[in-house]
Amino acid sequence: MSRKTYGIIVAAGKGKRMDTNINKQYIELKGKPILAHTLEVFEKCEVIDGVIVVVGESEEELCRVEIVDKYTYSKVVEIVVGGQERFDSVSNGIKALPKDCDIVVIHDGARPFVSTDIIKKSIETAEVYGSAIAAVPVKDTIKLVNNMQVEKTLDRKSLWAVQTPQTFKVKLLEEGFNTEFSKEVTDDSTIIEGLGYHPRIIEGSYSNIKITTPEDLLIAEMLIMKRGEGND
Ligand SMILES: Nc1ccn([C@@H]2O[C@H](COP(=O)(O)OP(=O)(O)OP(=O)(O)O)[C@@H](O)[C@H]2O)c(=O)n1
Ligand SMILES: C[C@](O)(CO)[C@H](O)COP(=O)(O)O
Repeated sequence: MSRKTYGIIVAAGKGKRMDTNINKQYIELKGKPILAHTLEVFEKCEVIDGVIVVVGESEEELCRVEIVDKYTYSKVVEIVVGGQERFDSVSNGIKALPKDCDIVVIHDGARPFVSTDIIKKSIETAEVYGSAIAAVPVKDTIKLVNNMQVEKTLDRKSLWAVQTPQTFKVKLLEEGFNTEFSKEVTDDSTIIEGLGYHPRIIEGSYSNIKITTPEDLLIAEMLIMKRGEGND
């Protein structure tokens, strides 16, 4: 059996920080929902064999009709419902992976500006090292703060801001999710770190933003215009 690479796109969050009455994944950028932009990149990426989309409670039909069918994303093999926390949603995505899966690319639905190059690089790296997470060097000075008082200034040279995609050999990912982990984790690689592994970093992109708060939408409008000009 030839081994395959699947994406898990998590889009089951509540979008509380966006503070809109529709799920932020369905807010349109250039007439198309954010989640559709994200799925389009995976659809076009030739090294992705299939995609699992993880959506909010009772949003399966909406996602199927308004996104998957409307834009004919033929790589979507399954739409599943997510859970309370992001790791619950990823876990549901893992359970839906086909048996022939070898490499899993986990990506936030709310990061529509990922490029096919970053996805490919993450897969190539995970094939060698077992894991690959996109990240960018921090641009600001970062301080450790307690009760509004600086404890110390961290050495910026070794600080990276982590993004998705986060890509893993499926066996490693399953081992991580099947082992007890802290419920405070905010990304997938922290779960793998808990097994004693040191996930491999790949260079992400400052454009690969997570659309989280209303001002991110303004940045996204600019990035989508830039993409339209062929400067992606
Ligand atoms: N229980 C959850 C929480 C998050 N996500 C997904 O994980 C990604 C990163 O989360 P974030 O952008 O922070 O989204 P929300 O959790 O929706 O935001 P908020 O914390 O403001 O509610 C998003 O694509 C989101 O839909 C998910 O699938 N299931
Ligand atoms: C996974 C992630 O995108 C890495 O930056 C991020 O941690 C998810 O964000 P959340 O708001 O903590 O769910």
